[in-house]
Amino acid sequence: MANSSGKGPITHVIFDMDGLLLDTEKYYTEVQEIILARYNKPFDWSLKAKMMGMKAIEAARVFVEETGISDSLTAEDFLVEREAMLQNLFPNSELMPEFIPSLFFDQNHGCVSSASREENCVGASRLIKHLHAKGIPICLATGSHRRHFELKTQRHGELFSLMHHVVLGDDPEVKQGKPSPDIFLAASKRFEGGPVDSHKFLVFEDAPSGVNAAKNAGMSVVMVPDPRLDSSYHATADQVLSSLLDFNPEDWGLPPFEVTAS
Ligand SMILES: O=P(O)(O)OC[C@H](O)CO
Ligand SMILES: [Mg+2]
Repeated sequence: MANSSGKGPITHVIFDMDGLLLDTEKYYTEVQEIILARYNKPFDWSLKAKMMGMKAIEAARVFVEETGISDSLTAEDFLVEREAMLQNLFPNSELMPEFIPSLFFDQNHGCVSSASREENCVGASRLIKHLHAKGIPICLATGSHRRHFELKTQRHGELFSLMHHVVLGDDPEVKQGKPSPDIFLAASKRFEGGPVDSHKFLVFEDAPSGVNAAKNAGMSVVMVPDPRLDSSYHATADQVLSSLLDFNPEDWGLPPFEVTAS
């Protein structure tokens, strides 16, 4: 039975990773700005919106073609150049902060507040731990390939170990990256008991390509977009939140958070 808002019933949850659980999109932005500066071109959010969430080679083709540099730099060479820089950055990956970046910038586009990083990054861990504790099957579906996944999650093993399974961008069953539904359909087949109907899934995504992939798979999707993303990309999502802290499981027929005494 659907809940009062008409959404659900949801029995399974799929999480995106980059830009949703981990604050890693800033690393892609940083290295792409460096590469484009060589051609005296800026890297802006209209291009970022088209690339984020995609498999590496698919995003690379968008990058060299949209910027008009494909005669000078092939998608393959772009990836080689980008890789060297990303390898140094990914081991620093942290959980997403809850503060809105546009309001709390520091010079590296990070967040500034008096609270510690750990105090600011509870949205993802609270939700994952809650769903796991309540026995809701959860998994990860990320366009990242295995080598990057390992680097990004090496400091977050305990949290990611709560996922029933992980589907990566270089998984053989993921023929095409987001916005193709491949990755979410592959994820839906790997829970205990075999394939689960798409309409029972709730997907959490930050990227337009990921939101479209979830809808193309027939799933419900909550979008938690970066505030710099044009709001025209919000329309496809079933729900748009500024932070995972704002998610109310009961909106989707999922078990409520425990009320803690203050
Ligand atoms: O957002 P994800 O986790 O699917 O990752 C996709 C790329 O690796 C980064 O945009
Ligand atoms: Mg993402």
